[in-house]
Amino acid sequence: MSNPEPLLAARDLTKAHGRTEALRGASVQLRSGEILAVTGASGSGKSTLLHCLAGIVRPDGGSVSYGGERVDRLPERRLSELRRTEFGVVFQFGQLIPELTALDNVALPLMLGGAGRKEARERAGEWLERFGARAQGELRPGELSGGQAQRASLARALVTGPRVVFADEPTGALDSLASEQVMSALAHTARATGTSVLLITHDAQVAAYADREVRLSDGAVAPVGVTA
Ligand SMILES: Nc1ncnc2c1ncn2[C@@H]1O[C@H](COP(=O)(O)OP(=O)(O)OP(=O)(O)O)[C@@H](O)[C@H]1O
Repeated sequence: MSNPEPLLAARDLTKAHGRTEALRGASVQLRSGEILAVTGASGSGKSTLLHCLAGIVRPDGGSVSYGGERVDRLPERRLSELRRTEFGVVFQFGQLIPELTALDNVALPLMLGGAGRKEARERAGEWLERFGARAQGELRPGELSGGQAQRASLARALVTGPRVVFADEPTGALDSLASEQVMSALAHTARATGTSVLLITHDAQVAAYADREVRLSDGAVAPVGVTA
């Protein structure tokens, strides 16, 4: 039923930050259209894994493959093109640009990709609508609630039609109602568009939106349900 070829695969990743070995042979696969939750204790290496998979950080060892390409070996120019066209990222605190309205934040990636301002703003409005934040389009990030800001961040991450969205604790700063709204919008849109999602969370209710869960423990993946 599911495509046997993973869209994105990390094999035996190692990565140290100074003397801290954040990843010690982590392997994980993300299939096309799949929502995968990565869980694990604080400091287990979840964010480092996401950064390696998204081409934000190069691993010290192991490989990251996306389609037929070795992400870990790509030259910087191709890597930034990949991040701009194929990947979208959302962090715990949306990191919207504070000086721009929500609408212009969502329009920005389209304009960076060459779209005109009018067309970009129109499409941005449609994406804010999908995430239930159209009414807040003319507000600046400082005027949005945490949930509204995260829904605008998701619209910004998805507006360019990426194949993979990386979400690092996207609901980590939200109460449970806002968290449910953000997750249901993300899961619904990902399924409607066939977008794959790699979702870091320590919240079981959030992980329940995923098709599958893997747990990191001391920088390696432990099968869920098995304790070391
Ligand atoms: N830039 C950095 N410099 C030094 N050490 C780092 C850096 N980034 C991460 N680390 C360390 O690497 C280890 C793994 O960190 P990472 O952020 O990947 O874990 P995490 O599972 O995402 O943690 P959390 O759930 O607390 O966000 C931790 O011990 C952390 O202190």
